[in-house]
Amino acid sequence: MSDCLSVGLTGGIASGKSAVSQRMAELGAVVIDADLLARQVMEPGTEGLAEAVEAFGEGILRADGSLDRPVLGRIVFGDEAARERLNSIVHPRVRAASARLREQAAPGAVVVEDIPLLVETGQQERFDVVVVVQAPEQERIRRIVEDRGATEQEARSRIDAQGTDAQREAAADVVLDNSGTLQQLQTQVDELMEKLTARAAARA
Ligand SMILES: CC(C)(COP(=O)(O)OP(=O)(O)OC[C@H]1O[C@@H](n2cnc3c(N)ncnc32)[C@H](O)[C@@H]1O)[C@@H](O)C(=O)NCCC(=O)NCCS
Ligand SMILES: Nc1ncnc2c1ncn2[C@@H]1O[C@H](COP(=O)(O)OP(=O)(O)OP(=O)(O)O)[C@@H](O)[C@H]1O
Repeated sequence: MSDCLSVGLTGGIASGKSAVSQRMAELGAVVIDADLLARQVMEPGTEGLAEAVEAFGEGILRADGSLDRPVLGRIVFGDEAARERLNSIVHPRVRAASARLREQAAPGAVVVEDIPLLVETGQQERFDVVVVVQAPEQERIRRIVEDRGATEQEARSRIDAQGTDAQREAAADVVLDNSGTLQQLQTQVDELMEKLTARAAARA
């Protein structure tokens, strides 16, 4: 791993992290997606799901035994103690899964970890470069409501469960501005990846 370039990517909910990581992957980066891992460690039959049922009850399961995500979301967003309990079940498992993926990366690779709560969980020090995507809060709320069918209240409770733009910016080496078009975002990512790829190649 010491011969990869380790990049942490974060940003508030619906800021555009996935758009950035997708473009980085197209340009050759190895992308590790914490949201995806957080789903995998809660699949039916996992210890993670069993612990969550112990903590929150059978009511978080659908009839087929899988996690009812909207139900658990309604429990944890708006109740800090419940959220911390869920985080303590999910986060250690996500970190272990992500460490296994990192070890598989080839020397000289740009390895990007997309972690919504990177700053909140104090992980900035373990990356060579921390990239933060910023977008106006009003625009993020609009995306959550329009694209994901959430209410404005649900969108706000998720935003309130996260750190602020200022906290993320303080931890950032690079800030990507996603207040414009996706094309404008992509242009910034392309410029950044050119630099990151050169830095990573020097380590191979
Ligand atoms: C509560 C759950 C089941 C709701 O699932 P749902 O499908 O509605 O949301 P999804 O997982 O796609 O998350 C969407 C976004 O919500 C935000 N979010 C998710 N979990 C959290 C959390 N614990 N604290 C703050 N924000 C969060 C992130 O920005 C994330 O990208 C799910 O979010 C979950 O298991 N969360 C705990 C794990 C976690 O912290 N994941 C995010 C980082 S690894
Ligand atoms: N500049 C933009 N213009 C228009 N739509 C955008 C822009 N950036 C992102 N989007 C759209 O907004 C939504 C959220 O973006 P994306 O999924 O990349 O955010 P995210 O930070 O990964 O979200 P989450 O925290 O929920 O994982 C997506 O539907 C995406 O296509």
